[in-house]
Parts: sequence; structure tokens; C-alpha cells
Amino acid sequence: MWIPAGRSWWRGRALAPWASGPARPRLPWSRPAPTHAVATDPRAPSRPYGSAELKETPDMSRFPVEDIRNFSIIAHVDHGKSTLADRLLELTGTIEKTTNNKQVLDKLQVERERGITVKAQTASLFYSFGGKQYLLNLIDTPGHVDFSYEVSRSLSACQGVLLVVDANEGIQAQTVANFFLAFEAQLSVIPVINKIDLKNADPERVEKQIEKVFDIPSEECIKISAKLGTNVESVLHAVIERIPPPKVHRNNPLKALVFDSTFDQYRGVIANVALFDGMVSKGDKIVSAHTLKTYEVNEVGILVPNEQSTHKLYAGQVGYLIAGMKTVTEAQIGDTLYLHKHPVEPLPGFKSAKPMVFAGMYPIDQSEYNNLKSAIEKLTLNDSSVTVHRDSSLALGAGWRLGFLGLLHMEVFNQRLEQEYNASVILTTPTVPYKAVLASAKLIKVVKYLIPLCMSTNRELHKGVKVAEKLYFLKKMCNLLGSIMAIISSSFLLASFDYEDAGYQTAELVKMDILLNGNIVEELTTVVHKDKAYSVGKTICERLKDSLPRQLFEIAIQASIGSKVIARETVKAYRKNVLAKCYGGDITRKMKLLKRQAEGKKKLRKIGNIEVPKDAFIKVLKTQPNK
Ligand SMILES: Nc1nc2c(ncn2[C@@H]2O[C@H](COP(=O)(O)OP(=O)(O)OP(=O)(O)O)[C@@H](O)[C@H]2O)c(=O)[nH]1
Repeated sequence: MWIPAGRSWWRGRALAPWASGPARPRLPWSRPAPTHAVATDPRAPSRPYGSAELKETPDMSRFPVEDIRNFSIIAHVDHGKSTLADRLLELTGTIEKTTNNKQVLDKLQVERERGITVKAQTASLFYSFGGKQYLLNLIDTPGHVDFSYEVSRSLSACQGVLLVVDANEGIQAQTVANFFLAFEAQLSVIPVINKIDLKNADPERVEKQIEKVFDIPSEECIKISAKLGTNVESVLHAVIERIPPPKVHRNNPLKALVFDSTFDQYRGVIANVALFDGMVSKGDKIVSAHTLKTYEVNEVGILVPNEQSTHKLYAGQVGYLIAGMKTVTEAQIGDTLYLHKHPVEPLPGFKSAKPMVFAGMYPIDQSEYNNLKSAIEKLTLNDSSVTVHRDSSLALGAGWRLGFLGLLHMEVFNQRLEQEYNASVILTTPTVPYKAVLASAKLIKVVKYLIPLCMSTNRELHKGVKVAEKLYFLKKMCNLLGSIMAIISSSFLLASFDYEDAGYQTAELVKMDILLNGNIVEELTTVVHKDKAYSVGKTICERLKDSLPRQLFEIAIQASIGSKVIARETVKAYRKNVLAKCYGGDITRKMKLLKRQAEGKKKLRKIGNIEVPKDAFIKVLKTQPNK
């Protein structure tokens, strides 16, 4: 793991657009001289007011601003965020303490199956400390770089973070990237060294690393085992002592930030809100700054971690709000909600995500187009880092071109569509966009191809790492299209990677045609890197051979660049006698089989005199080897 030479390497970074208020004179993460009233007697009894006591609607007015702490748990992937969240929920009595509590905030099926967090989740905890009861709003965030947009949005609702670092692995790429996000948002950072129970744990080494890399005094690190629960209570104490309460004004009119949204079939949009000013309750008339539509609030509440309705929510608190928003274009993430009678200046919202890879998405059956459209809209409400543009393909019909933050993100989105919306889709091979320079407007002859060139914007990174990173990128990018995907799987490089559009660069790409008995199959024409053309062409020919039904004549499948054939497969002739099984049999059965064959033919596309079933295209396009 690389460690920067100097301590001041991070200084001078620009603030994120949503970071508001004047810069603090002190380092944002160093332990503040508490300006807020904090209990000083650590032996004071801790009397959790847990969900068991939430049989009655909780009175949120019991929590003045100074008794509220809003914080996120951030870390590199698998360093133990969700396990720490489990212990915090147990310690505060929010959930019963059982041995079954394993990553309880990972609610999605995809999270359970893959064992990773992909969605940030909020939970409100009640915790008594020094004879006072606090409201702690915790947001557990994903660790994988593909979901870092979740982290940046979550931080907008917080004043501090727990930066969890594995006592064995030490600082990793996402530790650095997430630290930056917290730093840019001017949040207090509490370093937590986790997994001290591991045999190879070396918390002292990690402590020094944290001091060196982040300039946080080692005595501020809290060493815990989230798995065993060791020393976890001191994390809660630190949250209260080191994270300031939110700077908000309850006497001002309502100003609520929508930092997450889900779509419920029956209740419409459920917006997760952080109240920056004022208060909101059932029956209030509110306006969306995004659509300027007015709504009546049907329900407000907190997440413990499931929804628990409350009479009101007050500035400084984090919860949910339902206001009869029935379509996904309402209550967009980043929207500001305000009272109908008291318009306010909207909050800055969020930077839009920068997609890294693009793939085509099509319904398996075109009659499912509208259902799939609705499913994509609902899911992108919950995952606003996906970009969606309408697209169409000769072979696959009407669909969309989707942009994702990485390959894992693409897979998870696809899996969520299937699991949460019962959608079956064709997802084409992911790629990056490219341009072709034509010989002239009239002459469609490609002079050269250009691929997008990215420039790392992490100027603070250590020179050695940066140079290596750039070289790796440039080498890869110049060598083959789509190489960014290879880098995406390299967690370290990508995690420290941000990019700006740096224009396009010439690449050695060629147009490759696929032919059936000499006729070009337009649907399968593709652009590949020169060095990869043979292997891609060969694989496409082989897959086409496997999926083309035999016909009455031989079929030559060829891959060619211009007039040069680079790969070939042959489908042998075959006469399919559908009536063979009905030899001497019943005439109605024969008619049925002939009818079924005729129906099947409707799904065929004729190329020359060859009938190609749609399935063949799907198999080839879906599984096309990486260009
Ligand atoms: N030995 C040990 N294992 C731990 C500890 N905390 C977490 N783990 C294990 O580390 C693995 C990852 O834990 P998670 O809590 O899912 O990590 P995470 O940071 O939330 O993971 P992502 O959200 O996917 O980034 C799991 O197998 C946990 O059981 C700990 O204190 N000690």
C-alpha cells in the first residue's frame, strides 16, 4: 500500500458543491474542543431507548438539535462497516441482541447473496450517555468503488464519519477515497481500527499509517472488534463527544434535502430526508423545488431501521417522508422540499455521477418494453448513478443505453431488476464510447477511430502511484477498446481514480463484419481493436454456429475485415422432417406440427436465404467476448 511522503498532501482541495458554510479554521477531523454540551462522566448509565419501547409513536421534539448526531460509517470494502452497524444497533437496543444479527442493514436480496453493501441504509438510534438521551442517526454505506456515489450522497446528511480500517489490511484505496469525500464535505472524522481480534492484526502499525496518511493523531484511533463487540461502546461515546450537532434552525421555514428515494407500489415515492431547517408533519402542504409540484404530507417518520411513523420531524433530524408522489420523476434525489407558503432557496443538490461503462439493455420480448421501462425508472430512482438513454438495435429492437460506474454496478443493477421487478433483460457487452473520423461527409470511409481519453484528477496522489496509474491507463487504452473495464476490476487503481474528459485519442480499431453465405449480418457488425479482431471474430463465428439451426443447405459463417476473411465456421446441411415422428399417424397431429413450425418461422429473420432465429442474435450479442 502506498503512503504519501508528506503530511500536507491533501491540502487545498476544492470543496464539494454541496459542502456549505464557511471553511472551519481547524482541521475538520481533529478532535474539537466541544462547543456543544457533552456528558463528561463516562461511567454514567447507558439506558437505551430501543425499538422495544417504540410501541408508541416516538416524540421527536424530545431531541433538541444539540442532542442529535448524524454520522456515516465509511471504509474500504469488507473492513467491517455493516458488522459495526449491527453492534451499534444492538448496543442501543434498536434490535434485539442475537447471534443472527449479521449485516442487518444489508436489506436487499442482492446484498445478502453477494455479501456486500450496495445501498446506503439509515437507522436512528437512541442512546443515553451521561444522564442524557441522544438521537444518533447512522448511515451505513457501501465500500466498493462502484457504489461510491451512495457514500457521497449519504455524507450530505451528516456532520461526521466513522472511518473504519481493517487492523490487518490497513489503509486501502477506498479508505483514502472515502476519507476525501468526508474531508471535502468538512466532516469530523473518527478513525476506528476494526478486527483487532484477528491473528494477524497489527493495530499499532495501522494507527501510525492513519497518522501519516490522514494527519490524525494516533491517540484518536479507537481499536475495536466489531465481530466480538470489543470496545464498541467507546465508538458511541466518541460519536457524541467528537461529532458536532447539526447547524440548523428550527424556527426557519422547512428546508429538507431528499438524499435517497425508493418507490413503493402502494405508497408511491418514499423519500429519505435530512431536515436542514424548520419542521414537517402529516398534513403539511409541501413543494418540490425540482418539479414545483405541491403535495400534502401523508406520513413522516424515522428508520429504526424499519419505518416508524412519528408526529413530526424537526430540523437536524433524518427520516422519511411520504407525500403522494406517484411517479418516479417526482422527489428526485438531491431535491429540496419546502412548505407551500414559505418558498426557500433550494439546497445545491448533488454532483451527477460519471458513468464509466455503457451497455445496451433490451427486453427479451418487445411486448415487455413498457414494463421494463417502468422497472428501470423505478430502480434508477433508488440508484441515481445510472444514466439512461433510449436506444434501438436491428436485432434486439427498442431498448436503452445505460451508463454504470463499473462492471459490478452493472451486474448488481441487472440483478436488482430481475429480483425486485421480475424483469428479464438482454444486457449487451459493456463498452466505452468511441468516435470515427470519416474521409468526407459523402464518402463513408473511416479514416481512423478515436477512443475517449481520461485524465486522472487526483493530483494529490503520490507521484509514483500517479505515473504508474497513468502509464497503465494509457498503455491499456491505446491497446484496446474497452480496457477501462479491466482496470475497474483492479480495486486499488480504480478506487483512487477520478477522471475528467480529456478528449479523444486515435486507436487502432477496425470494423469487423459477420457474413452468412456471403451476406453481411448488419446486427453483428462491430468495431474491435486490431489485435483482438481474430479472437473476437472466431468466438462470434463459433457461437453463431452453436445457435444457428441446421438448414437444407450448408451455411458458411465468416468474420471479415474489409474483404479479408479472418475466421470461418460451417453449419452442415440438414433436412429437418418435422413429420418424421408422425409416420403413418393421425393427420391432425401432422397439421399441428406444421402450424407450430410456421409460427416458429415468424420469429426468424432472413439473411439471404438463411433463416436466423432471434435467439441466435441474443446468444451472440449477450455473450460477445470482451473487445
Ligand atoms: N475477525 C473479524 N471479522 C470481522 C470483524 N468485523 C467484520 N468482520 C468480518 O469481515 C467481513 C466483512 O464485514 P462487513 O461488515 O460485511 O464489511 P463491510 O465493510 O460492511 O463490507 P461492504 O459493505 O461490502 O464494503 C465479514 O465476514 C465480517 O464477519 C471483526 O471485528 N473481526
